[in-house]
Amino acid sequence: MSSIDTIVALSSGRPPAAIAIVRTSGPAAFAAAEAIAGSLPEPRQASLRRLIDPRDGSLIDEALILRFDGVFSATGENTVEYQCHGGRATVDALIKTLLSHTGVRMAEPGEFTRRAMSNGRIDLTEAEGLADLLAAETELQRRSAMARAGGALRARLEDWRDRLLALSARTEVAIDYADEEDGEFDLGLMPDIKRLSAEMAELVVAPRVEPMREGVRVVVAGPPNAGKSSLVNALAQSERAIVTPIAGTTRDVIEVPIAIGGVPFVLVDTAGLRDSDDTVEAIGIDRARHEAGRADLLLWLGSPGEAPTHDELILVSAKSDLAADGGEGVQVSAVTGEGLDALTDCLMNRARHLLPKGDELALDRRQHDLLADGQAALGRAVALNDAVLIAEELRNARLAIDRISGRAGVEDLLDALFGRFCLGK
Ligand SMILES: Nc1nc2c(ncn2[C@@H]2O[C@H](COP(=O)(O)OP(=O)(O)OP(=O)(O)O)[C@@H](O)[C@H]2O)c(=O)[nH]1
Ligand SMILES: [K+]
Ligand SMILES: [Mg+2]
Repeated sequence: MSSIDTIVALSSGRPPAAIAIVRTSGPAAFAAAEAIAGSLPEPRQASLRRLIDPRDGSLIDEALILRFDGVFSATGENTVEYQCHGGRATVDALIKTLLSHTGVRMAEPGEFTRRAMSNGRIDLTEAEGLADLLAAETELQRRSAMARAGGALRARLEDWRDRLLALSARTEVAIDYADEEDGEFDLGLMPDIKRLSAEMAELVVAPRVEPMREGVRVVVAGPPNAGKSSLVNALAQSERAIVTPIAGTTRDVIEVPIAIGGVPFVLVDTAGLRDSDDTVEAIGIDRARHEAGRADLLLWLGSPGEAPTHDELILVSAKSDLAADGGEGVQVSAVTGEGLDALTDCLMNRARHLLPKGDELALDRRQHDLLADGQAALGRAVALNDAVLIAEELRNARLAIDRISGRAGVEDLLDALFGRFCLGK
């Protein structure tokens, strides 16, 4: 669809409501408003207008209208906002009348934001932050999304990009110089590259968006009959997973969302790990291994020596009511409830540093992976002393940054992102 179309959509919630906000954006937005409202208000000043259907002269509504000019609007295009009465018929009549104007069509979901991005008003990280902000249900999600939507990540990326460009320019000089003098490469670039690399490395380990958006993923793993399903049920305070004395009871991955102290967790029960000839159980065990690999926190109910390697491993000594002397890790009994509080405290403490604090920046997986790529390129650059190769790594780092901000290589991603938006945003 052409971006020279003028788009219209209901930007407020589903009618009926006291007031509805209908937005138009594009080259015909002003002409359509003049045709319906008689005249345009001053920029950024709400004015009351009688809205008339130009086709038959009938009164649609009396409404406040607001006009934003081109580069000063949210989309970067001429925009008119109508704040009309929020009844369904009023909203329908206004939108139909707007659509009757030449060049006006209904917007796609997220199209206002998409235009804001293609007109350079916001970058991809801000658009992604906005998508998260619209979906935010908790205070933590809201604050973190606000930071990204407000441009905190964009500002960092733009600073790094500028410095990378300057470093590249200095490297080009060195390449020319090397041609003439055939000398060693030393233009004092390394301290600057190192500093940039260190700053990027700091953000690579920033908290992640997914645990906050989807819940901190707590995978419960261990050998068969270790008491995994019983523990999941005890933590969830509900009989979600089947428990029997038969080893190999759990096969499918079972996800149980819970909240502890306002923090969202997803408990993940898995099949007991062992060698199995049973086809179904073997599939379950594969899935269990896969889940253990993508866990934010891994609760291991087996012997410590057999624990999978994981950055966030928590050793649990289950069935503590049966054990004469406690094993390693948190002592827990799903039967008596012993140690459950200690375990939830432990989960909370570990979750805290996986989640952003206040408006601390968080990265999603895509941003994190690209930033890690960019940082790795600088890491390689500092080990080189050939200007041509260093220039290449600086370019790689810049390309990674450009992918994060949406300057490069993201067309495929945009449809998915803007599809997440509601209509009218
Ligand atoms: N006494 C006692 N028994 C427990 C405890 N937790 C689990 N059990 C028993 O241990 C057996 C296995 O428990 P499950 O929760 O099914 O163990 P699992 O690790 O999920 O087993 P699989 O899914 O087969 O791998 C059941 O008979 C439970 O009743 C506990 O804390 N104390
Ligand atoms: K079992
Ligand atoms: Mg089980």
